[in-house]
Amino acid sequence: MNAALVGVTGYSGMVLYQLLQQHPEVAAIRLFGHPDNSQVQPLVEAVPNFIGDQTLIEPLDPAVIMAECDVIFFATSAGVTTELATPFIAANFPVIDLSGDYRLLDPTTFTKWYHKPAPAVSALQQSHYGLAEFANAAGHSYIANPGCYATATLLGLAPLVQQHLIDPTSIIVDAKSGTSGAGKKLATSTHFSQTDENLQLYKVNRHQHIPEIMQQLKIWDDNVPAIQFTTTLLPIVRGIMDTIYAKSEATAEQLQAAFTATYADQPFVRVLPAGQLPTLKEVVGTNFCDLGISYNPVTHTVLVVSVIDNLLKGAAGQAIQNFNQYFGFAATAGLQLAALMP
Ligand SMILES: NC(=O)C1=CN([C@@H]2O[C@H](COP(=O)(O)OP(=O)(O)OC[C@H]3O[C@@H](n4cnc5c(N)ncnc54)[C@H](OP(=O)(O)O)[C@@H]3O)[C@@H](O)[C@H]2O)C=CC1
Ligand SMILES: CC(=O)N[C@@H](CCC(=O)OP(=O)(O)O)C(=O)O
Repeated sequence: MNAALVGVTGYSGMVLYQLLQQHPEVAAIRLFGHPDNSQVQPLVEAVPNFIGDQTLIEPLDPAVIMAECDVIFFATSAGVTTELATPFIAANFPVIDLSGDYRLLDPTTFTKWYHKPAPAVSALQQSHYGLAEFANAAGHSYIANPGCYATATLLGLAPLVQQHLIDPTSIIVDAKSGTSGAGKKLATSTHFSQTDENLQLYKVNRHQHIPEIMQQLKIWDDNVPAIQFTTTLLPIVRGIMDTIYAKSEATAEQLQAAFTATYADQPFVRVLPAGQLPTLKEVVGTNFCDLGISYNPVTHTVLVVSVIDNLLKGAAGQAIQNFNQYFGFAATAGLQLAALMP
């Protein structure tokens, strides 16, 4: 199996490259950069952390990739796959796209939330929303990997919404992320001086993951009208913690049982025992999503805490889950990772 990767110089691309290097089914990895840059560049020049790695970054050339590789991963900025993926889609060549370009099936919704033209409808119709625990990528050659916040939120809400255990009008998601979620480009809001010892809310009521989450929730229960979704930047590098609230008349035991049953056969979702809530350090460095559930009978409110590593379960790790599903490899192949300790 030969894999092509575009975007190794970005945060999720460099993590994906590390995962592909230790994947048991991957024989060779070819790295590709911008199509308009005709220069071949040594990887270590672009990303000095890869000390001793002799691999070159080549100019993107779809014909070369389709002739010499078996799959292409795009870990590229928003808008890039809309421009560059067309020849692969036309040829049904397997694409795993980490960006948001092909996640929203309705082009009008895409333009409203991303403020740019959507990919062609014919191409969108070929895309598969790869929330790995609830959709199997086998047979789908264009896989749109979910967003990081969307992954943490949907995994935290799935049992409640699918089993109608909450008031569908009452969902509130307080989502928080480390700075690597914003990618490598420096901005005033992600500058060390601004993030260190600080908390910043951003994109309030206009975050691009709101329509992506709603698209999936509506499939599970069309009675969910909207969600209140708020994002906060944390002064850490990796990790997402979602604190999710909803009104419920179920008992604590029913709620815990719903989560345990939903994820019983899922190797990457760990439902903590009743009374325990997860922390970021147990998932950072891994592909796990850890979920903790608590019920307040006084306010009739269920609290779900969902934690992931945004660059793994929220990006590169889930991309490998989709890769494994597409090619029929073991679900955990290439993903046996240990959390960073202490
Ligand atoms: N960071 C995260 O936690 C998550 C990110 N995502 C999504 O994954 C994608 C990558 O994110 P992230 O790694 O954070 O982003 P970065 O900004 O860190 O990296 C973007 C990468 O895309 C490359 N790139 C940009 N334009 C082109 C182009 N025209 N042709 C080829 N390569 C190009 C960049 O190359 P160069 O540096 O040479 O310009 C760089 O390697 C984004 O779409 C993001 O929304 C999804 C889930 C989580
Ligand atoms: C901290 C931070 O800025 N996080 C990013 C997460 C983006 C992401 O997951 O990517 P997509 O654009 O592919 O959905 C944000 O909130 O926009």
